[in-house]
Amino acid sequence: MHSVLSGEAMKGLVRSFRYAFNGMAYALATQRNMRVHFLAAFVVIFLCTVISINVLQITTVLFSIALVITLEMVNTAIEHVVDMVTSEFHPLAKVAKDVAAAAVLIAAANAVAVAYLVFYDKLNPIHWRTLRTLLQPPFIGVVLIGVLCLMVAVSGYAVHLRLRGKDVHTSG
Ligand SMILES: Nc1ncnc2c1ncn2[C@@H]1O[C@H](COP(=O)(O)OP(=O)(O)OP(=O)(O)O)[C@@H](O)[C@H]1O
Repeated sequence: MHSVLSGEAMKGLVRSFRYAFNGMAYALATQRNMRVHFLAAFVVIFLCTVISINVLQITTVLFSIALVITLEMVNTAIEHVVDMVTSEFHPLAKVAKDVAAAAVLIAAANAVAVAYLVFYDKLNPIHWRTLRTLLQPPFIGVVLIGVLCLMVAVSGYAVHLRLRGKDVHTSG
């Protein structure tokens, strides 16, 4: 227990969060599809804060968004590893990239289906959420606004990476 809370362990933890944050911003700065997913996710999470849907529906939406974004990151990582191993045409390189892209496509199709099923009867007419439901337990407002703030922070750092332009291999 003591070693878990030691200064060195804390520094290591902070360092690994920083690397993960860099990875998110890098994927956003370099991958057009990632920017599309991020923008769509931002709009949908914002909708969850203003439209009256229940906690289970919000959980499903957040899970679907996380699945798309994490798979897009894994896809980016696989593309980079393949490109590092070979710049030649190789059938296995094609399989690796195509299968990774297919994983993202399935997650994105699932997210569209989830968004449709959750929102289809809430938009016409719009079922607005009351401020009270955002602020009472389980504090939906805090969770959603926290996620939106994280997304803004990652986007800000991605813009910084693009402006700096160093070590950024854009694609898509
Ligand atoms: N080294 C390779 N050998 C064989 N096929 C490849 C190779 N590199 C890419 N491909 C094929 O070209 C497709 C596009 O690859 P590329 O690396 O350009 O991805 P991308 O268009 O940047 O992907 P994304 O849309 O995710 O950014 C792959 O899905 C694969 O079918």
